[in-house]
This record gives sequence, C-alpha cells and structure tokens, in this order.
Amino acid sequence: MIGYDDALFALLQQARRLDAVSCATADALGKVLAADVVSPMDLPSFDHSAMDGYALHAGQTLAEGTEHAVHGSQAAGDASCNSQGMAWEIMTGARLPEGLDSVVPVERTELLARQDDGSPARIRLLDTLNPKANVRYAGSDVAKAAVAIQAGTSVEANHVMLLAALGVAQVQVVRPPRVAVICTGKELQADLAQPLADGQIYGSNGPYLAAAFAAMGAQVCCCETVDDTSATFVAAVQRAREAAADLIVSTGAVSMGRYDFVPDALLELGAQVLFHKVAIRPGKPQLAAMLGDAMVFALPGTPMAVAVGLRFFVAPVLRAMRGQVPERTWQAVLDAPQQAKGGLLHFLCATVMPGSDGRLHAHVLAQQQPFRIQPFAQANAWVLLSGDVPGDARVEVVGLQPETLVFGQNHPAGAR
Ligand SMILES: Nc1nc2c(c(=O)[nH]1)N[C@H]1C(S)=C(S)[C@@H](COP(=O)(O)OP(=O)(O)OC[C@H]3O[C@@H](n4cnc5c(N)ncnc54)[C@H](O)[C@@H]3O)O[C@H]1N2
Ligand code: MOO
Repeated sequence: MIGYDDALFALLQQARRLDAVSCATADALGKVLAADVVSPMDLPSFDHSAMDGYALHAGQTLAEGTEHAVHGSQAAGDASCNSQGMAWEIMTGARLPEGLDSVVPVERTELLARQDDGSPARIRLLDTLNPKANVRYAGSDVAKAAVAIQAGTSVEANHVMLLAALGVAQVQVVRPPRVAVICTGKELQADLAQPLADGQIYGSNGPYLAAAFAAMGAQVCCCETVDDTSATFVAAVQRAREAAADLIVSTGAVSMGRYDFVPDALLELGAQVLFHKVAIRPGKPQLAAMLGDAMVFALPGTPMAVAVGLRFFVAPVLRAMRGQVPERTWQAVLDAPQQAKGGLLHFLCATVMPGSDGRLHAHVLAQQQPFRIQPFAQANAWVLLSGDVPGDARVEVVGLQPETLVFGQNHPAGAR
C-alpha cells in the first residue's frame, strides 16, 4: 500500500498549472495572483509631511530657539510649489514645497506673528530640527518597478489596500479551478428540506465539499447525488467531463463492498489509476486517477475520510495548480498521550491554542471514529500522528481549513 508522501508526490506530478486571467482588483479577493505585481509608481508618489506643522530647510540641523518667516501654506491635495527658501505652514499628507527637507510639528513651535488674514507669519522652534524629520519620502514604501506582491499570493483585504494605493486596477489571477462533486449512495437524501425515508440519511459530503470548495475559491460546476449503480455514476462523470471539470471528486463506493463499483467504473471509462488505498486513517480506501486532463479523487464515503481527502490530497493539488508553494505544517505540544496504529499516518481533529509558555498546545478531541462529524465541527486544527506518542510530545499540526495559517477560535471555550 502506498504511503501518504508517495501518494501526494504522484498527485503533484500530474497537477497542471491553471491559466491566468485578468481580474478587476475589486473582484480579486480570494483569488491567487498568476504573476508578480510590479509597482507602476513610487509609493508615496511624492515627498510629503507626516505631521501638521511647518516645513523648513534644515540643511545640517536647525537650532532650538531659531526664528523663521512663514511664506505660505500647503494642504493635502495642493500641487507642487516652490518654497522660495522660507518656511511653510504644512498639513499631514501635503506635498513638501520644493527646497524644504523637514517638518516641525505645530506643537513644537511658538507662533510669534500672524498675517492680516490670521495665517502664521513667524515662528520659533522649541526643539532642534534635524533634516528629514517628519517627511515621508517618495518610494519609501514601494519603489517604482519593484515587486509589490508576489505571484502565488492569495489576495486578501491587506493586498487590496496596497493594490489600490498603487492605482492597480487589474491583476492577473489564476482562473478558478472547475470542480465536479459526485456523491454516491442510494441511502442519501440530498434535499435537506425533505423528511428521511426508512434507511435514508441526509447527504452531508456534497454540501461539505461544495462549501469547502467555495471557500477555497474553486468553482463547483456540478454537484450531483447518484445511486449505487455504475451506470448512473458513469453518466455523472461524463457530465462532469462535458462541463470541463479540472477535478472530479466523488464520495463513496470505493471500498470492498458489493456496491463499491467506483474503481471498476473508472477503469471502464479509461482512467489511469495513480493509487488505490493509502496508508492513512481515516480515508484508507481512497483512489486517485487521471481521466484525460481531469484529475479524479474517489474519496471513501465516510465523512471524515472526505474531510481528510479534501484537506490532505485535494487542497495541496489545488495549491500546485495555482502556482502556490506547499503549505507548511506547525509544531504543537500534545496535552495527552495518543495511540496511533503503526504504519498508518493518522489525521486527528484537535483544538490548537498558544499557551502561556509561547508554544502551541494541541488537544486531540475525544471519540474520533471516522463516521463522527461532531469533533470536526468543534476542531480548529488537524494533528498528524504516525505512531504512539506520549503526552508533551511535539507533533505536526495544520489549520483545519485549507489556506489557514493561524488557528481560528470559532468554537466555544467549552469545546475542550
Ligand atoms: N470489508 C471492508 N469494509 C470496509 C473497509 C475495508 O477495508 N474492508 N474499509 C472501511 C473504510 S476505512 C471506509 S472509509 C469505508 C469506505 O467505504 P466506501 O467508500 O465504499 O463508502 P460507502 O460504503 O459508500 O459509505 C461509507 C459510509 O459513509 C456514508 N456516506 C456515504 N456517502 C455519504 C454522504 N454523501 N453523506 C454522508 N454520509 C455518507 C455511508 O452511508 C456509509 O455509512 O468502508 C469501510 N468498509
Ligand atoms: O478510511 Mo475509513 O477509516 O472508515 O474513514
């Protein structure tokens, strides 16, 4: 049976980079940059004041107590002007008059005389003033032609602020991957508004995958529930191919039972199987294949096998398809010993929080049979284990959702 690392390697070798498309900056949230954003201008674009006060030419330095005639006033939005070698009243954000190199805050001056219109005419410095004091220089944040944001960055609100400041109206982003979701099982009731018939269960894998893919910026082009026959599954796969799905993700019918037809159906369709069964828990019966250009993830139907398949197989492939570097894992200290069957990599739902010692601490949630969904709903992280470990051992952890680098706190404190 193939191990997790080899299975992931086989998948990543098949992952194709998605094309780039142009996108308005305002619509880029959650999309991944396909190319570096090169700054079209200096930011700030001109030298300006960081304080309300007076702009002066300090040269070397201006001594405390020196007096200066004030020639004019410069506010944010005013065009460039020549200082004519005198001091200027200046507002925060205003362009520095030519010939001046420093700003003294108004509260560090004494007003000695006013013009007839009440504007300042003469000031005295209460402190020594050094050149460059309280001036924000052009290009000191981002220089023109410098890389402002790197390709592979997932655009968040902080990036939108920088793009807007640079006047970047359009960015090149990776086109959203198209994903088809096919849930198998005649026991599944896909309509949550309907009562359950005898033997039925509500299908939770389909809504979960649709929500998780939407959160990952993928476009779910089909989401179908089919019965336990190969014919309906094959027809659904063909519809997914006609919809040009990049990924086809099925759940169920991939294990050892009489109705586990997915492996044979995929072979009949001409799929090239990359692996079937991986040394992990949960999710061992997982199968992955190539069907033409489409990657097929045939996940076991058990809900936690689906969650693991998405988090640890599909999500890394999506990152590679978008040109993103592999996600890193974090180290946390376990608060209690854990038993994990040797030879299998175990993925366990946990709450991970920073402790007062500055380290991350992981609490593995109780009752983690793969059919149980409640611990998943209470967790904020996954713990990776490959054998028995004592309490206080350091273990690898990742955020519960793909793309999360920090551990959210979207659960009540009582969940522990
Ligand atoms: N003899 C063996 N039996 C099983 C083995 C094995 O090695 N030998 N492996 C077990 C493991 S591990 C898993 S995981 C499951 C995987 O089975 P399938 O992929 O064939 O999945 P199903 O049998 O169709 O479903 C499993 C389970 O999940 C429920 N399910 C299915 N789809 C959904 C859905 N959309 N929403 C909610 N729940 C769903 C389904 O009703 C079953 O309870 O096989 C073990 N058996
Ligand atoms: O692979 Mo499983 O252990 O029932 O999810």
